[in-house]
Amino acid sequence: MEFVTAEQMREVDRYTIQEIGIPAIVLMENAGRAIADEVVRLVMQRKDSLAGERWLVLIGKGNNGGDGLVCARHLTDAGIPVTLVYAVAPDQLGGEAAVQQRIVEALDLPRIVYADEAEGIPDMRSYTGIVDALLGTGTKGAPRGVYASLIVEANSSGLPIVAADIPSGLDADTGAVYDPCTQAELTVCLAFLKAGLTQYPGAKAAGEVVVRYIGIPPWLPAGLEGAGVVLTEESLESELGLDAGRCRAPDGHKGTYGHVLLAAGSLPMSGAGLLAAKAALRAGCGLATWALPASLLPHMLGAVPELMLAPIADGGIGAWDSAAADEVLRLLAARDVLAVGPGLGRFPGEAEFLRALWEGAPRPLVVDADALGILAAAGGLTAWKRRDAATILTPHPGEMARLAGLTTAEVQRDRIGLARRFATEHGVTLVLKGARSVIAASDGQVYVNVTGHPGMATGGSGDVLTGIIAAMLAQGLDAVQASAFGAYLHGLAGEQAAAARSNPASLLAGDIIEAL
Ligand SMILES: NC(=O)C1=CN([C@@H]2O[C@H](COP(=O)(O)OP(=O)(O)OC[C@H]3O[C@@H](n4cnc5c(N)ncnc54)[C@H](O)[C@@H]3O)[C@@H](O)[C@H]2O)[C@H](O)CC1
Ligand SMILES: [K+]
Repeated sequence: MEFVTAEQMREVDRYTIQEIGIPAIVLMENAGRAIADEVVRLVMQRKDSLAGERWLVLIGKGNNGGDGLVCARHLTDAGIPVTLVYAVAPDQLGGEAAVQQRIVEALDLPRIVYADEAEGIPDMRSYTGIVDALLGTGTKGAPRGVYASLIVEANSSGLPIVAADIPSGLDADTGAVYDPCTQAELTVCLAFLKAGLTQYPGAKAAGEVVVRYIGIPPWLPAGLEGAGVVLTEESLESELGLDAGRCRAPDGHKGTYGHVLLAAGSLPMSGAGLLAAKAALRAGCGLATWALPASLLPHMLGAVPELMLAPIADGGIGAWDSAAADEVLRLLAARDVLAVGPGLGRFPGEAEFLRALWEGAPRPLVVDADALGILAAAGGLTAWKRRDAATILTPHPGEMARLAGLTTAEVQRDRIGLARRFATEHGVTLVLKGARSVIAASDGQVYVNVTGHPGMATGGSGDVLTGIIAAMLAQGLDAVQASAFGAYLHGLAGEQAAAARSNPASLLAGDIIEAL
């Protein structure tokens, strides 16, 4: 499923109205009717009857308000009486919204012009639901004045709220929420999913999201640079050419499915390497070799019998040093992919070590965890030679902050935009982890992964993802396919592993591997 920014939505609207010739009033009628349909569906789901329902429809000044006016008319005709609450004086509406306003006026729908009501907002608790048609993709900054008061009152009413297009107070592009922001039960998104509904906290404010066709041809956003894609089994196939149910070729052999090399683990974090290596095998690579500091070797013998171990001279201290790079590169010559970072630790000579791999490894490279810290500390992305082989970085928000020279809060404020800019600027594939991971390709295309479970926020979960992505590369997927499909499977396995436990908080990263 594709998602668009507010700007892209305006361009699609313009094209539909001006180039194709579908009048805006038709789009608005379809939009309002779709919202009314969804309100009826919601009510019927809850109580199988419309009897006793009385809804408020909060009307803003723009076309979002126009949608609300159409919705109010269709709810009335469906048997749900409504009262309109105008945030501005009705005569301030313009364009198609004004046309709709005259229609509801002619129908004499009950109304409250809150804008000039001295005694505050109607007692919402005497109603049974609220449609939020205050602000849509034309929102500029935090809801002001009357809009803010209505949102606060609606949120505190305890009534179910159905948001038109987006919750009012949501940044449609980033998913950031202003104060206040409508907390909706259901968001009826018109024509195309808006980017901000795919990222938290917007995804939470939106509640259930349904996207409703309003007459705009579904193929329109294609070719819009920057329109993103939500990963589903269908889009993995249609957008990324992946056969999600792909089974193995009958005549495959170990070599067919590639060989992953991991440079990972150190004395205090040996398990990270083991998790990544085991995950790679579970994710389907033919062979996996774990290059680890030699003094860890005796403790890892047989831990995963299927895993090959390559001890790296470490002077008996269980840590890495710059001299290890040559040995890793020698091992890589006979392998297909290198994943570096899980449990690697920080050490003297770390920058030389990583730079040698960054500039010397002729294979796809997955850079995670401590290797990202080393990369950031060394200014590698700008100082080192740009890699021409596939390069995937898998930062969590804190690691992304260090890589981008931002605070974590700044990263989280615009995950999609930041990921897209970073990937295109540095020519890498970026997996910005966290709920609703963002996969950004070096050509600017963005994917959002919606599988996953809060129980996966546990030590080692990232190591597992690194192993999965490396295994996908080893099996011949390109960097974007491997990152997207890897994130998708990682989340799906996490969901299944969490479902199998009475308390998902007890989930361990190893459980995700078993669920793969
Ligand atoms: N053909 C179409 O364009 C369609 C549009 N659809 C709906 O229209 C909205 C977008 O409408 P637009 O008029 O561009 O903007 P809004 O209605 O979202 O609101 C803008 C309106 O509100 C005022 N305003 C903006 N920011 C604030 C703020 N922070 N505080 C207070 N007031 C604010 C401003 O004055 C503007 O007048 C889209 O979301 C759809 O719902 C339909 O889908 C049909 C096709
Ligand atoms: K809205």
